Amino acid sequence: MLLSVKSVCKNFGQVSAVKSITFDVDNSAMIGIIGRSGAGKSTFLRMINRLVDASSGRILFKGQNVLSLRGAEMRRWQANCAMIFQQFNLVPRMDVVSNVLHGTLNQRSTLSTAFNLFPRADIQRAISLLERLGIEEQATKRVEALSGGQQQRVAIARALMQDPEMVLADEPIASLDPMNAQLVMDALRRIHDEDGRTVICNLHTLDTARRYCDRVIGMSHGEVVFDGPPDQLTTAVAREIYGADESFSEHSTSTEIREHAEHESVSQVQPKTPAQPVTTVN
Ligand SMILES: Nc1ncnc2c1ncn2[C@@H]1O[C@H](COP(=O)(O)OP(=O)(O)OP(=O)(O)O)[C@@H](O)[C@H]1O
Repeated sequence: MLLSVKSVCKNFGQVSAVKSITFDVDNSAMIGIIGRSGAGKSTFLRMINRLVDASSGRILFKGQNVLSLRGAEMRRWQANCAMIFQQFNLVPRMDVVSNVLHGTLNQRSTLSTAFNLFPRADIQRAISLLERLGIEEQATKRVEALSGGQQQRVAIARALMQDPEMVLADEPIASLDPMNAQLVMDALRRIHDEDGRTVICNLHTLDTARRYCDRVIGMSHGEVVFDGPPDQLTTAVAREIYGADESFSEHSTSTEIREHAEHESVSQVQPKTPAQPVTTVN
């Protein structure tokens, strides 16, 4: 068993953000978690990565409960399940290669970090990751000069510098236009297909989950209300996930990607969140 989530809960005071989630992942997979805003998707992903402490439950990765890890062991786990965020969380004024190299920070001494000294092998690896993601020409530019889609691919390269077994992506395309959304989702699919990494991706929209994921987990009010392959995701199930009534149409959750829309005559709807400049740095 690769990943086993057992009765995981998270309460914020009176709010039950996640209510006893349980599921297993046998082998490497690309999994989409869908649900409306506030369903608990971010909180759940952050518990896996230990950015948020669970209130109860266990998350076993290859048999080890990652929720009980502390100190260096916890940091190793955090590198092994690298996280990608909606707002990229890059350093805007720093160049692309340096941002990617920051993916190795927890493996380096404070002194070499302070002087921005990176081993040549790491620099070469960073550049080959940028090549793989089709953004090597941007390598020396400041991150703030890049489009959102390019920035998200830099964030993916930074995550891959840690050579993680899992990649957790929290709404990775919510700030992107349809074309950039496609480039980013294609990149995530490739790192699953080609490298065998497990990708767990929070998505607002059904159509993206259907198109890219082998398995979809639907959350509503902190609970799993659907878990299965995309072809079992009927409109009735979608209504339950999105808490919608009879008037629900899949178009309302669409961030549809142009080329795909033409083939399947799904209407194009702009992403809910417009692209925003990066203002936060973690
Ligand atoms: N740090 C926090 N303190 C208090 N309540 C929180 C905190 N983080 C999340 N919540 C609450 O937990 C619930 C689940 O939020 P969460 O962000 O996990 O949902 P989500 O499905 O990821 O939604 P979104 O797509 O809008 O991020 C919401 O009711 C939210 O208000």
